[in-house]
Amino acid sequence: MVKAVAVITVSDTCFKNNSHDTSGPCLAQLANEVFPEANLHTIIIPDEKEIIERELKYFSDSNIDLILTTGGTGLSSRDVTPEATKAVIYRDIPAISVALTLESLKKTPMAMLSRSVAGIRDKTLIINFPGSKKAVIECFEVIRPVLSHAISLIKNEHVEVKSTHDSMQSGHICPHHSSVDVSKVAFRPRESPFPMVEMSEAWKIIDSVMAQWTERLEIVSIEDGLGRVVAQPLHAKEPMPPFPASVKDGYACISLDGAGVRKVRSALTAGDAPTEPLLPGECARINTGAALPAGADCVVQVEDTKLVSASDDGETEFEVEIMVAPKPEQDVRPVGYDIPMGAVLTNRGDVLDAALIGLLAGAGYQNVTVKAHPKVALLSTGNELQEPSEGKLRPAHIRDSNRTMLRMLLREHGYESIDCGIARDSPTHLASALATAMQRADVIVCTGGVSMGERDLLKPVLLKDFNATLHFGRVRMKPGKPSTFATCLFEGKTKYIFALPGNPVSAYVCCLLFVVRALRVSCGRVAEWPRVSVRLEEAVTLDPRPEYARAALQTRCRDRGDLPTAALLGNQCSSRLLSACGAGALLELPAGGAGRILPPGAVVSALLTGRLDLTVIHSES
Ligand SMILES: Nc1nc2c(c(=O)[nH]1)N[C@H]1C(S)=C(S)[C@@H](COP(=O)(O)OP(=O)(O)OC[C@H]3O[C@@H](n4cnc5c(N)ncnc54)[C@H](O)[C@@H]3O)O[C@H]1N2
Ligand code: MOO
Ligand SMILES: [Mg+2]
Repeated sequence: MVKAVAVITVSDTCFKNNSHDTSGPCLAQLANEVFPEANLHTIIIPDEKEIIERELKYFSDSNIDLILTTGGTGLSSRDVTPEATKAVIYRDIPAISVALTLESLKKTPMAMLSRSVAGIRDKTLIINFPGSKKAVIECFEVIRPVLSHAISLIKNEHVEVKSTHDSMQSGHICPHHSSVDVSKVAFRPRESPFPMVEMSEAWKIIDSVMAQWTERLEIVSIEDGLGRVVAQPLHAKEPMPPFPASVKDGYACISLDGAGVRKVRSALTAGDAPTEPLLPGECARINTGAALPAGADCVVQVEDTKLVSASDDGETEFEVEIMVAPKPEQDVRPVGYDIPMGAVLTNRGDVLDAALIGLLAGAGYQNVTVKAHPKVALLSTGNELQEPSEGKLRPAHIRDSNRTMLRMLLREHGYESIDCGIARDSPTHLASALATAMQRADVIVCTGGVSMGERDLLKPVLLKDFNATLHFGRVRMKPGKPSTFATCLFEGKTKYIFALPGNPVSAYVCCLLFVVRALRVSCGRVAEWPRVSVRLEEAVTLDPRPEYARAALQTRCRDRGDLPTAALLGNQCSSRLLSACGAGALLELPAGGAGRILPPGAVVSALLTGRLDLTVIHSES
């Protein structure tokens, strides 16, 4: 689907005087006919190569699907649109230029003098049109039949909508050779070769590696911006209110008139534009939100007035008495009272919430530039796994719960993901599934195959077949010890791989502690989970590794200084996903060993990783 189109008029003359631009609006209208749903951006820029390149890059890097330029394709020394376009596209489409020229030649030999270029930058189609309105109309008809199809092909939409499971069956998987040898099972390492890093070190590594993710921006409709990080500050284009507005239902008055009887000159409900100014001794009946008439400087609420005279049928008020002398500005919101003209509405780095989006809607903004999220792919691994939807379980098989759980967990925290199916525990299959995931995403999250079994092949495949850098391969934590974080270069781009353990709770906890953190860092958000002190409801036996226990938090607050209490959600073994159901927090239990026990009432820290409605907290800390 085409979401956004940009039309760029390139012309020194039109840049100086916008009203000279006829080809730009014409092209915008034609584009709008073909893609009525798409956001349309139009700008006029001078014939400067650097500026043209900058704008083409900006729109392309903002995920605009189609950029149409008009102007600057001729032979004069200022005509540089084709040169700027060639400088930014990654692939050219010469046949589009040929088709445009051939068609135009049927109308005029002058078509020989146009040098239009068409090409692709990343996922954006860019096409140059000549600068005259007539030529724009003729050329547009040439490309109209192929535009949608070309854009779908560029965006790989047919691939995006298919799950890799389908792709595997229909041969879409990207084959990748593996040089991992699994035959010498007897000689496999008996000790893990991967050093065990502390949790604090793992977080430091993630933060510094993910900070290198090349920040990209995209323009989204404000409603698609919920939870996204603002990339460009936005200012109020109008004051709010745009007129002096009444705060009360009552009478607009002149404060100098003081208390006493007033002639009711007019009635103003919200939305009425006042036409007559108020004269001394007069008032206007007015409603909350209605515009004050000229001359009025205050509002007296109806409760502070008395009717003096009215028409017999009660339809018209003639006179009212103002009981309390009003002050200037009383119950009036002056122009710009809520938002002055030019005020900052959002700053770079703000996270868009409902109120902010409402503010932008009220200020007339339809789109907002936000930081792009990295694309995330989810891949399960394991010969024992079946699709959850399969009817009957085969012998010694289980249904894949991790992929669904992780997709939902990421969504809970604002990140969508691409489903890459289940890979089998064979080096070639695993390498091919990873390559397919890397083609589709920046961040690959997979589960299973990272520990010590002879079919735990994730680490060797990443190291040998993808020449990956393993930033860590084991972490001193429970659950999640064999968690792995790696990066590699794939088709010229860095890919970030989180290979989480297969145990469902390990995958859950590590997704929260590593993957969500990484995604937050990549788009400039606060990495840390909020941390509070809590009191254990019952005694807890400590593991030799620091443990992230799933717990429900509650306050039974009697004193203001009381801490929330934390109750562990049953047996904490790594396979029991029930222990994460309804978890409002992960308790950071310290390393213990030798049966060390924390007694009931002991204070530990808790990371607030769950939905807020799962956590009943009323605490001062
Ligand atoms: N000799 C050792 N064995 C194990 C060690 C160790 O240090 N030495 N570590 C243990 C720890 S800790 C963990 S955690 C697990 C990690 O296992 P893997 O990441 O290799 O995962 P698998 O072996 O593939 O599977 C483990 C477990 O999880 C189930 N699983 C896997 N994928 C899914 C899925 N998508 N949905 C539901 N369940 C899944 C799988 O069936 C296994 O039961 O290793 C220990 N072993
Ligand atoms: O570390 Mo594993 O995740 O204990 O179960
Ligand atoms: Mg294993």
